[in-house]
Amino acid sequence: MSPSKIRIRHVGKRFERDGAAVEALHDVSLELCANEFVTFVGASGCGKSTLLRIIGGLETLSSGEISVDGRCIDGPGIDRAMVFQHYSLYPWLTVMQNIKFCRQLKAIADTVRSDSDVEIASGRADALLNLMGLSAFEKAWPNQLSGGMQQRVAIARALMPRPEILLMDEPFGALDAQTREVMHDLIRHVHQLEKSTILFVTHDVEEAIYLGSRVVLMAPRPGRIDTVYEVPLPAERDQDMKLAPEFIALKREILARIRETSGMRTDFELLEQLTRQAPAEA
Ligand SMILES: Nc1ncnc2c1ncn2[C@@H]1O[C@H](COP(=O)(O)OP(=O)(O)OP(=O)(O)O)[C@@H](O)[C@H]1O
Repeated sequence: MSPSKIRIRHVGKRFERDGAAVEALHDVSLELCANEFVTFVGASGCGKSTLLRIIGGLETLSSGEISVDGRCIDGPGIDRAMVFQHYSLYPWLTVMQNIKFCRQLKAIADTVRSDSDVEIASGRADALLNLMGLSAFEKAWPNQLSGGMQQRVAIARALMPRPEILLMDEPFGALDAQTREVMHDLIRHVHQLEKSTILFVTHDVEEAIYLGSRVVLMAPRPGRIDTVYEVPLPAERDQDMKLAPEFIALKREILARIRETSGMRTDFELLEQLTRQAPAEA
């Protein structure tokens, strides 16, 4: 068994809302190995984004601890990068400038910066642009790109400082189905190439199974881990695997469990009950 890259131990997070406490996370524990690709699903409000934000250092925890390579995290770090649903590119910078932006900040922070550092960074930016299939768009502005292309720039920018951990919060949520499929294969390729550890939040169970080696199902009120599923597919994947019986069976099982844990009845059940309760029209 490989050593843990990320160790999440008994993490709790409480928010105050309108004078009341919201338990966004309750006693969440999980270990991830280096180079693992783990996906997170669950009903709205079960704490998926909060957990990712805490690991990214964008949010503090109320109890428990999270360590990366044995060191407790207490804020953002160059070892962790986040990609959000909204591409958050800088509209006043070109594609290439956006990709290099974070690297520039790091370089400014470094006291010593050699010419070879700059050269290596430029080479990496070119390589990432190429990997994302955007070489022809180096000088384009973000508003000249489609949603899928913008998200590819955002991923390249996140990868630029060679983060060991990539935190992705519904990164493909705003894309159409065809573009998503292309992005799925792209991100799996990136994962193999960069050897990063990826935590990926999604509402799409099919996406979660196709991408992850494990799917973590979270449940709300309080936000917690309900079940961790091992994905019974080989490391090398292709789109046809979505039609495999074991893929479909796991998808059914996870969807059923999300319905159970969400505490929400389906629209049909609700409609039936409302119809029964409604007084007869005169
Ligand atoms: N800054 C905040 N202040 C108060 N409550 C918050 C804050 N951020 C999150 N919450 C609450 O914490 C709970 C978990 O929210 P979170 O966004 O992590 O869930 P989620 O599983 O990512 O939801 P979704 O799938 O809808 O994006 C929710 O009840 C939410 O309202």
